[in-house]
Amino acid sequence: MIVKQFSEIWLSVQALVSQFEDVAVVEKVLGHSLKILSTAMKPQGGEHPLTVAVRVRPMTEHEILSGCTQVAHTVDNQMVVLLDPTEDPDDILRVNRSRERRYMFDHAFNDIADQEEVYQVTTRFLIDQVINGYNGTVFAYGATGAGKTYTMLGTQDNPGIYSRALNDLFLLVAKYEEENIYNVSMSYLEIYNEMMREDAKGGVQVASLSEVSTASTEEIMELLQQGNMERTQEPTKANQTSSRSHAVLQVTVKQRTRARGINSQVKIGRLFLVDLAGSERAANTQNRGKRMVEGAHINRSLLALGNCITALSESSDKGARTYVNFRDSKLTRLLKDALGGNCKTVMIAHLGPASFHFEESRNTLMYADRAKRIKNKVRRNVEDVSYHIAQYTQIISELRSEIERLRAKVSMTVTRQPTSGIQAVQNEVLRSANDQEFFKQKEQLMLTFQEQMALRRKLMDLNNSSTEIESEISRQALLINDWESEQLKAKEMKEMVGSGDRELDKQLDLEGYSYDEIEPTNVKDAKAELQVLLSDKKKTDKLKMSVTKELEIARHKAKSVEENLPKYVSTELQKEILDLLLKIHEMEIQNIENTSQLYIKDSLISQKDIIIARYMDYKLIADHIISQQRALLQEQRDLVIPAELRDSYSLYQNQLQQIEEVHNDYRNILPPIKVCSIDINQ
Ligand SMILES: Nc1ncnc2c1ncn2[C@@H]1O[C@H](COP(=O)(O)OP(=O)(O)OP(=O)(O)O)[C@@H](O)[C@H]1O
Repeated sequence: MIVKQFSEIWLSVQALVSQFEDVAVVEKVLGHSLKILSTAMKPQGGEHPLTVAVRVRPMTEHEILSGCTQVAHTVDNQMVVLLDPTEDPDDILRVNRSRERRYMFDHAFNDIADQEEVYQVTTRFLIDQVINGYNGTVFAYGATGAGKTYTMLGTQDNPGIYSRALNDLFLLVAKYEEENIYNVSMSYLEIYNEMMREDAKGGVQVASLSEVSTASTEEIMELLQQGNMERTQEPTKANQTSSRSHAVLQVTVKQRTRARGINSQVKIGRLFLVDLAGSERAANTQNRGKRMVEGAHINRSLLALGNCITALSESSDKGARTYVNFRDSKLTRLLKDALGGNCKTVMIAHLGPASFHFEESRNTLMYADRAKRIKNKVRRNVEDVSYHIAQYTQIISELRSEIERLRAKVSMTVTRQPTSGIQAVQNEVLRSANDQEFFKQKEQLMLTFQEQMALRRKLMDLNNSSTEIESEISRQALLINDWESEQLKAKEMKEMVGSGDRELDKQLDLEGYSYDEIEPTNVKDAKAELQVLLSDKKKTDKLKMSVTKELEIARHKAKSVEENLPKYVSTELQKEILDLLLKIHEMEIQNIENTSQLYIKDSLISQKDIIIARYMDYKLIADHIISQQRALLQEQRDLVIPAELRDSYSLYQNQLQQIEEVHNDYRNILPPIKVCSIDINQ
C-alpha cells in the first residue's frame, strides 16, 4: 500500500513539476504530498483478519430468583463494563476507586440483541468471502452457560448463525447459478479430549444446485440440532448441560465458472463455524477425575487457538510468514485451513451477566481483549524482544549511512546557467535531455530504495521465523529427551529391583518409575512435529540465503545510481526533489524507529513484571520465615518481646495490608500473592 502511495505521489509531483516552473507552487504540492505520505507510513495492520465481538446474554430466571445482581453490561455498541461484585460500594476507604472495568471491542451486543442482528454484524460479510473462494471462521468463545450454542445453533424459533449463514449462502449460490457451477459440502464434527468424532448424520453432501434450497437448510438444521444433542454434554458444577467438546460445522463451497477455456476458474471457499467448549478453567468448575482431564484438554486447545491467532495476526501485519504452530491441538490442526491463507476470523466472546459468573466473565473479557489487542500491535514473545531490537538497530544504522551518503551528493552546489544568447539555447536543449535522465535516475533510486526496504523486512521476518522454529525445535526435542531419559531410568530401576512382581511394579509406578512399552501420543506427535520443523527450518534457511543475496545486489544497484545522480542535478527544483526523496527515506527510518521503541518499551515493562514477580516470591519467603520465627517465639512463653521488635511487626503488618490493596487494584497484571497473616497481638 505504501509503495502504491509512493508512486501515486511521485506521478502527481512529476505532472505538477512539468506544469509549473514556479518552485513555490511545487513546494506547496510537495508539502501536501509529504503529509499524505506520513499518514500512509504510520504503522498499520491494513484490513485486519480478526474481528472481536462480545455478547452478553440475559439473566436467567434462576439467576434472578437466587438474588444474583447483573455485573456485565454493554454501554454502547462497542463497550462492555464489568462490575466487581466483591467490592462494597459503600466502603468509604474505596470510594474513590473504580469498581468497574471497561473493555472496548469491535462490536458489543446487549441482552436484547436478537439473533439476526448478531448474525448480520458478525458473520454476514463472511458469506460473500466464502462464495468468492476465501476462508472464513466464526468462533463462539465463553464459559459454560454463557450462550455460545444459543448464538451458533439457536433454537427452533430463534435460529442462530448456522442456519442464517447457510440460508444466505444458498441464496447467493442460486443468484450466481447461471454463471457458475457450485458444489456445497458440509461436515459437522466434534473434538472431545483431543479425539475427533465425525457425526455420521452430519456428513451432508449437497451435490448440485438443484438440491440447494431453503428446504435443505431446514433439513440440515434438524441434523445439526440432533448432532448437538449427541455432543458430549455432562452436567458440571457450573452448567447442567455443559458441552465438553468443540463442535465444528465446516461448509466447503467449490465453484467453477460455466465458461470453458482459459477463463474457466475453480475457487474453493471454506466457512468454519465453531462452537467451542466452555472456557472455564478446570479448577474453577470444581470437577475431578474425568471432568478434570476434559478441562485440561479444553484449556490446551483454547490456548493453542489463542497462540495461532496471535502468530497469524503477526504474519498478516508484517505481510510475511511467521511460524504458526497448528500442531499443538486437534482443534488448531483442523482449523489450519480455516485460519491460514485468505481467512477472516470472527471471535464472539460470550458473557453470563450475573454476579455469580464474575470470575468467568472477567477471564473471557481478558481473552477477548488479548485477541483484540493483537491487531493494533506488532508485538512478539518477550524472549524475542532483544533480538528484534538488535535487528532494528542494525537496519536503522544501515539506512542512516545510506542517507548520509546521498545527502552529501545532493548538497553539492547547482551551477547557474546563462539566461540568454546561443549558449542559453544550447543549455536549454541540454537541460531538457538532462531533466529526462534526472527523472529516470531518481525513479531508479526510489525503486532500489523500496526494493531494499522490502528485502530488509523480509529478511527480518525470516530471521524471526527461524528463531521461533529453533525454539520450537528445542521444545520438542526436550520433550522427547525427557521422556526417553525417564524411560531409561524406569527401565534401569525395574531391572535392578527385579521386575515380574506385580505389586512391586505397581509401587514403582506410583513412585514415578512407570515404564511404557509403547510411545505415548504426545511423544509420537513431538517426533512427527520435529521432522516437520526441521524441514521448515531448512526451507527458511534457504530462503534467507537467497534474500540476503538479493539484498546485496539491490545495495549494489542503489550505490551505482547514487554515484550517477549528481551529474544530472542542474536546477534548484531537482535538488528540492532529491531532498524530498531523502525526507521520505528518513520517514521510513522513523517508522522503523517507532516500532523499535515499542519493542523496547514492551521489553522494559515485561522486565519490570519479572522483577515484581521476583519481589513477590521474595516476600512470600520472608513471610514464611517471619511466621515460623513468630511461632518459635510464642513457644518460649516466658520470653519478653522487646518493644522495638513489636513496633517492627506492626510496621510489617501495615505494609502487608498496603501491598494487598495495591495488588487488588492491579490483580489483572500482577502475579497472584498469598499473604501470610501473622497476628502480632497473640
Ligand atoms: N442471548 C440469549 N437470549 C436468550 N437466552 C439465551 C441467550 N444466550 C443463552 N441463552 C440461554 O442460556 C442457556 C445457556 O446457553 P448455552 O447453552 O447456549 O450456553 P453455552 O455457552 O453453549 O454453554 P456450554 O458451553 O455449557 O455448552 C440456554 O438455556 C440458552 O437458551
